[in-house]
Amino acid sequence: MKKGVLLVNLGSPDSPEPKDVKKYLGEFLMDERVIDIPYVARALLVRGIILKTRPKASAAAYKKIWWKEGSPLIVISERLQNKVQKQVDVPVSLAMRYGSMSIHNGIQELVDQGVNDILLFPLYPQFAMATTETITVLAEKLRHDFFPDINIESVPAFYNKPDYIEVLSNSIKSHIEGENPQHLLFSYHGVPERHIRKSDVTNSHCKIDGNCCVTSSKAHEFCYRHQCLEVTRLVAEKLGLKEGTYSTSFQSRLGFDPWLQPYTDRTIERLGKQGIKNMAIVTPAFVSDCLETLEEIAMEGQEIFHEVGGKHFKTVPCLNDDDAFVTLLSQWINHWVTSETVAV
Ligand SMILES: C=CC1=C(C)c2cc3[nH]c(cc4nc(cc5[nH]c(cc1n2)c(C)c5CCC(=O)O)C(CCC(=O)O)=C4C)c(C)c3C=C
Ligand SMILES: [Fe+2]
Ligand SMILES: [Fe+2]
Repeated sequence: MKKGVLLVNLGSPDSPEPKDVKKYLGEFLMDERVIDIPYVARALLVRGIILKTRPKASAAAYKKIWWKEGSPLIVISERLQNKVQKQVDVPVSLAMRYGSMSIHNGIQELVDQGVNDILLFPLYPQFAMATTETITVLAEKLRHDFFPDINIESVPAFYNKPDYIEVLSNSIKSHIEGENPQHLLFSYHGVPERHIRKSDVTNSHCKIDGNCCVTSSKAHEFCYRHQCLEVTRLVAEKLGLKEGTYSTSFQSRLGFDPWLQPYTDRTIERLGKQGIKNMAIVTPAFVSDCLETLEEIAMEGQEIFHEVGGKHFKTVPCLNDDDAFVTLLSQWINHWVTSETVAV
């Protein structure tokens, strides 16, 4: 067997123009694991309502963060791929779940190099059906339909691996050193509460009542909320943060269903109103900086904080192509290459 690795991230539009953003959002939001309602209702909602107005607004937001080399998420993911490739002896390809850099092309690129044993690496520390699961399900379908002779193995969520927590904590520490924030907010991308219940393998554990996620359960292997709360807890422990000086919130909600709470925008506003003048924010659901961190947090979040009297708002960058993160991913990959087991 010849081994190879496929890193997979979310994807971005081809350009920040409304027509490209519309195409991208159409593919993204028509995914049954993202907007998880029956096909006809989903098509009516996405094509009949969301795609009529959102592409223009989202394109304006993308224009504010777009780099001359392209979408930050794509450019950063490519830098990560290139750096990891230098530290491992097997081919490393990169694909996106949505947009032009398809998973099908990514697998084909590896197969063209003789690879028949692929480590599929979703670039998400926490499991969610809208992220990790949609990648693994699509990859398996592609394998079944087009590449029946190859083997694909997936890297599971790595939210609680001690070496990951160490790299994340060190990165946060290095960015807030000297800033002395009164409060450190851990902001994770939100998901509808319904998604948490759907991913509950016990069918009865997740009540989203505040306690289920801190009560030991088999459900936690696939509970996004538990995994986010664990990252906060483990990093806070590692950094020795005092109770009350940090908290968790969820950003980027879409539509009218209840999403995981508390919401980030309201939390920033509340902190400012409570007299916090100096805060920092970290976004550990994202491995690469993207629209949701560079615009929604670093721009909109900062504006909200300043409007309610806040003075200093520090955004901690994602791990991106940080050397320690590159080394960590490379170690996991090298472990898989030599020991035949998924490293994390
Ligand atoms: C980090 C994990 C992510 C989860 C979980 C997630 C769930 C989720 N997202 C939407 C809707 C949108 N997300 C959008 C952008 C976006 N989302 C993630 C990651 C997660 N999403 C990233 C990394 C990005 C940025 C992409 C980029 O190009 O930089 C967008 C598009 C932008 C916009 O119009 O606001 C939408 C829409 C849903 C509905 C969902 C769970 C159900
Ligand atoms: Fe999203
Ligand atoms: Fe839970």
